[in-house]
Amino acid sequence: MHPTEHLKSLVATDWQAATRHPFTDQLAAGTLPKARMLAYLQQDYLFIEDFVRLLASAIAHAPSLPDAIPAAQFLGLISGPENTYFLRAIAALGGTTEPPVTPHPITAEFQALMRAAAKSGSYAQMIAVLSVAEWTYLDWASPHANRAADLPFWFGEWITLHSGPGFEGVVTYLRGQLDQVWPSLTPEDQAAAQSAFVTATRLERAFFDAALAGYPAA
Ligand SMILES: Cc1ncc(C[n+]2csc(CCO)c2C)c(N)n1
Repeated sequence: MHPTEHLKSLVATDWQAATRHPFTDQLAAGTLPKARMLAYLQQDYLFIEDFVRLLASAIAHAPSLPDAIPAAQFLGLISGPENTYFLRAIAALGGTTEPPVTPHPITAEFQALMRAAAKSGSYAQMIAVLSVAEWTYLDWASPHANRAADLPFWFGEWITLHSGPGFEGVVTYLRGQLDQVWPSLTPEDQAAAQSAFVTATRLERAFFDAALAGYPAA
């Protein structure tokens, strides 16, 4: 079994809950209340900022240029089409990105995890967090890809951004990076990367739980 398959099997319950979630089911059915989608996107926009910095750290720590190039291309995607999706969708739903919203406690936990991974100096830890963020999104969005075109763009484009061959390639690349470096890690480094993978999956689930509930004050 590939190391990434083993890691996923360790978190099977949270993984299933995060990728077959009532929040994303309602989003894909077009029944999610607009105010819920707006609040989610405003919180997720805070997530994206630290995600971009984490991805930049991974690029800086990649073992070779060929290992770095796909991540650098992906960074361009996030900074371009994905960023403009956020700005257009938040505006269309009647919200703003400035000033930024106050991070919900789960968003803050995710930010702390990403900042810790970025600062850790461990490429495996960085890739572990990035892999969970992308792989869980691929898994929830893919079954809904064929319905995206019929939805308002703030729902439909969120599905198409996270499905299809291009995005599958991103997930394959990230998993490949973790699988490749895994055997050369010390047991301590493996434990730290596993812990980052487990925590990230728990937070993906909790992020959707909070979004579904409309971010009630903790
Ligand atoms: C909490 C949370 N986890 C994962 C993602 C997924 N994600 C983050 S950046 C990016 C890049 C390209 O689409 C993707 C898929 C998210 N948005 N929010």
